[in-house]
Amino acid sequence: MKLQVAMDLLTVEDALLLAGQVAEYVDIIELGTPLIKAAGLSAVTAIKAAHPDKIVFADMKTMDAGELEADIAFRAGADLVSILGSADDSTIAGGVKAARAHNKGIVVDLIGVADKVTRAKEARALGAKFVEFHAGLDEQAQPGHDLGGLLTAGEEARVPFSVAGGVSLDTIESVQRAGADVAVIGRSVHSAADPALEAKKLRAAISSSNS
Ligand SMILES: O=C(CO)[C@H](O)[C@H](O)COP(=O)(O)O
Repeated sequence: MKLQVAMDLLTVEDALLLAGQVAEYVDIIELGTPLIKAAGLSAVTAIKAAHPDKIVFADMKTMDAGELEADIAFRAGADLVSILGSADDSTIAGGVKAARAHNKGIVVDLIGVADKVTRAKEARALGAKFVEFHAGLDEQAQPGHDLGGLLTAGEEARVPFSVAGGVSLDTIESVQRAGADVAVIGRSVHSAADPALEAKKLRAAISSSNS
């Protein structure tokens, strides 16, 4: 299972600092949606330039104009770009067209989608590299949020998938047991007193579950 850490910060400077602290332990560096909105796609370019050996994920959360938005993110240096599962099929197909032109990938984010299993299969059929079973920050803040529902849906869908929604050291092994291809971590790392140590522990938790 790959480890994806989200730079859910607001400046390129802070993102470069965090990426430098955690890169050693991470497979995929994500540029969070608020960062891209605050700083623009120059954030993607800066991270890719600093970490050319890492997979760079631009969390565009595109809802329309899939081909155009994916194209500008790939041109900026992204290897993976997210499109919302709630978008029209043509938006996802447009993003996939851009991904194929750049030899890169589209990730379909199922945030806010009611029937995630069905949409995951549809997104994969449209050409998504993988789908993200995701409970967003606002959904996580609601009472009764439980990562278990995402993991069950991921297992059921039988497509390549990532899991995002408050994943931490306490839950990363359950994400791996569910068969996820990627665990996405935001606050557990960027809000930790020592983000590098937290990323190291997460990497170790994955590695020990592999054996
Ligand atoms: O895309 C996001 C929010 O929309 C976050 O990057 C994702 O949810 C991971 O962060 P956290 O682990 O804090 O939930």
